[in-house]
Amino acid sequence: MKFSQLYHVRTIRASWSLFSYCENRPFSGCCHYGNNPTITLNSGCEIPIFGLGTWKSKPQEVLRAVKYAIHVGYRHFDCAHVYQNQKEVGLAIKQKIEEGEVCRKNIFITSKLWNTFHGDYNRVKEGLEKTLTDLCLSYLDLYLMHWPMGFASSDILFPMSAGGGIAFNTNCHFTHVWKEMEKLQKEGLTRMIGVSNFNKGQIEKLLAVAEIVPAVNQVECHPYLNQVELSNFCRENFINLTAYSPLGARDFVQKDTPGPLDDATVISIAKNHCRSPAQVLIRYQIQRGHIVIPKSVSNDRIFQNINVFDFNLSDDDMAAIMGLEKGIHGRILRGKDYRNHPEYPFKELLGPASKDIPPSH
Ligand SMILES: NC(=O)C1=CN([C@@H]2O[C@H](COP(=O)(O)OP(=O)(O)OC[C@H]3O[C@@H](n4cnc5c(N)ncnc54)[C@H](OP(=O)(O)O)[C@@H]3O)[C@@H](O)[C@H]2O)C=CC1
Ligand SMILES: O=C1CO[C@H](CO)[C@@H](O)[C@@H]1O
Repeated sequence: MKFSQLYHVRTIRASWSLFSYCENRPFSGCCHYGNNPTITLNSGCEIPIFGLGTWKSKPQEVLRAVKYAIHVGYRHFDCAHVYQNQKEVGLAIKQKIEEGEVCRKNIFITSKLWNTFHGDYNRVKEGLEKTLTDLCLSYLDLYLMHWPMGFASSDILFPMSAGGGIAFNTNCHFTHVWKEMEKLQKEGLTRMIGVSNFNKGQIEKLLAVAEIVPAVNQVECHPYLNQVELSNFCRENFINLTAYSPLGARDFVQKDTPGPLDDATVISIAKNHCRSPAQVLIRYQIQRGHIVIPKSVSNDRIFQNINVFDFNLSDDDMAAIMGLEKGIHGRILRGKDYRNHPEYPFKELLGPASKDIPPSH
C-alpha cells in the first residue's frame, strides 16, 4: 500500500493560522482542539497529531514559548518531570486559560513518570501528583512511563550507586508499574496512560498483564531511525506511535553534527515544495500516521512547525526519506548511562556493531 493511501492528509487550502479548516478527512475531529487534526486512540479519546516538545527548553524560555504556541494554535504539549520546567509550562497554560484564549478541556497535556518513581502505588501516585502540582492541573490527558527501567527511589533525578553509575531499582518490573498506572487512570487523575522507550518485546510483556492497552508508545523516530518494525507492531496492537526528536534533537547532539535537517535529500524535497526541511520532517511523520512533537522555543520556528497541513509529500518523497535509514547508527538518544539495567531497551546497541558508535550519547 502506498504511503499516501495509508494516511492521506487532505490539502488544506486556507492557512493554518486562519483557523478555518474543518474539511472531511480521515482524522476524527477538530472540535476539542481547535483546528488541530486529531486521531482517536484505542480508548476512544482524541489526541492532536501534532504537539510541542519541551525537553531542554529553559524555564524562562518555555513560559513564553508555550504562550506563543497556544496563541498560534498549538493544543498539545509534551512534558516530563525530568525536564525540570513543568512549573513554567503550567504557568503559561494557566495564564492563557485566565486570558480566555483557551479552556483546559481544549488542551492536551502529556507528562511522564520518571524512573525514580517506579515502586508501589503510593510512589507512582506521588510521581503524578508532583507533576499535577507543578503543572497546576487537576488531571493529565496522557501519562507515560518514561522508560521501562526503574531507578532507586529518590528526590534526585539520577541517583548514583556507591560504585559509580546510576543506582537502579531492579526489584520493581515495569509490568508492576503499569498495574499501578492503570489505577491512576481509573481514579481519574489521567485520562489515558501509555509508555515511552519500550521495545517490541517489552510491549508484548506489558500486554500480557495489561487491563488497559497503552494509548501510545513514544519513541525516537526520524528518517535516520524510522522504527518501521516497531511502528507496524504498535499499529497491529492498536497503540499509536509518537515520534520524538523528529528533527534530530539538535539541542542534544554535539554542535556541527549533521542531522536530518541538514540532509541533502530532505533539503531537496523541501525546496521542491517551497517548505523548510523541518516542515518536511514533521509532515513525513504525520503521513506515516505518527503523532509528532517537535520542540522549539523560537517564535518563528514554532509558527513554521505547525504550518504543515497544507501540502502533501508524494509517495516518491516518502520513499526517498525512508531510504535515509541508518539502522542502529541512526539512534541519537542511546541512554548510555542506563545500558547496564536489565531492561535497557536498546540491546542491539550493546552488540559487536556498537564499537562503531561514537561514545558521546
Ligand atoms: N520520551 C522520551 O524519552 C523523549 C521525549 N522527547 C520529547 O520529544 C520532543 C522533541 O524532541 P527533541 O529531542 O527536543 O528534538 P527535536 O527533534 O524536536 O529538535 C529540537 C531542535 O530543533 C530545533 N528546531 C525546532 N524547529 C526548527 C526548525 N523549524 N528549523 C530548524 N531547527 C528547528 C530546536 O531549536 P529551537 O528551540 O531554538 O527552535 C531544537 O534545537 C522533546 O522536546 C520532548 O518533549 C525527546 C527526547 C526523548
Ligand atoms: O525525554 C528524555 C530526555 O531527558 C532524559 C534525561 O535527561 C532522557 O532520559 C529522556 O528520555
